[in-house]
Amino acid sequence: MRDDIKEVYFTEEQLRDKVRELGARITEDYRGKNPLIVSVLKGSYIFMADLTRAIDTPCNVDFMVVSSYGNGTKTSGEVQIIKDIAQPIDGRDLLIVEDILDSGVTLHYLMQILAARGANSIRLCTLLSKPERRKIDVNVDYLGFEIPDEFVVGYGLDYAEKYRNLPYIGILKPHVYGGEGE
Ligand SMILES: O=P(O)(O)OC[C@H]1O[C@H](OP(=O)(O)OP(=O)(O)O)[C@H](O)[C@@H]1O
Ligand code: HPA
Ligand SMILES: [Mg+2]
Repeated sequence: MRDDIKEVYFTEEQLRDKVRELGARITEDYRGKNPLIVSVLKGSYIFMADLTRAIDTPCNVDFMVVSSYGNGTKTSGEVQIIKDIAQPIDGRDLLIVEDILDSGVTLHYLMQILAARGANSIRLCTLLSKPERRKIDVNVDYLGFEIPDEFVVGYGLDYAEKYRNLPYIGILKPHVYGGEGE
């Protein structure tokens, strides 16, 4: 798998430090609020597991499965909810956890749906953001890293359902996408 990686953007150590920093901020902001932390699967599964262990205040967790990319590198523009959260959220303080904010289509759609269910507050924590690619504005409360317009994999992020298990984040060599050379 390592042979398919052109460049490592964030090492395991860099990811660990960032997760600790975000966890400390979230701990301070949500003390005494018992937030419901909602992970948007599948991409956020590793980030969610690490982030929640870096949060040192009582909280609940839940999961949604959403997909808009299918097997490609471009959003289909259609967001499919494959699994919804399993509890009412009215009056709750929600923290949405995402791996990446790209065009903004997925999160814009998701935040609208959740806001309509009467949560007391909704904030967003995303590990990565690609500002150059934004089609719809989405407000980020907790951001790990801004990255350029490159398709990244690893630490939960996939290309055609592969590479999620890489412990670091990087970009693929062009031949992996069926391109020429390398
Ligand atoms: O801002 P956007 O352009 O909408 O892109 C971001 C979304 O796309 C990816 O999910 P994907 O549809 O690939 O599902 P996955 O998490 O199962 O990989 C990623 O995990 C985000 O949820
Ligand atoms: O760069 C990316 N990598 C993996 N999945 C994604 N979904 C949106 N952008 C990306
Ligand atoms: Mg994906």
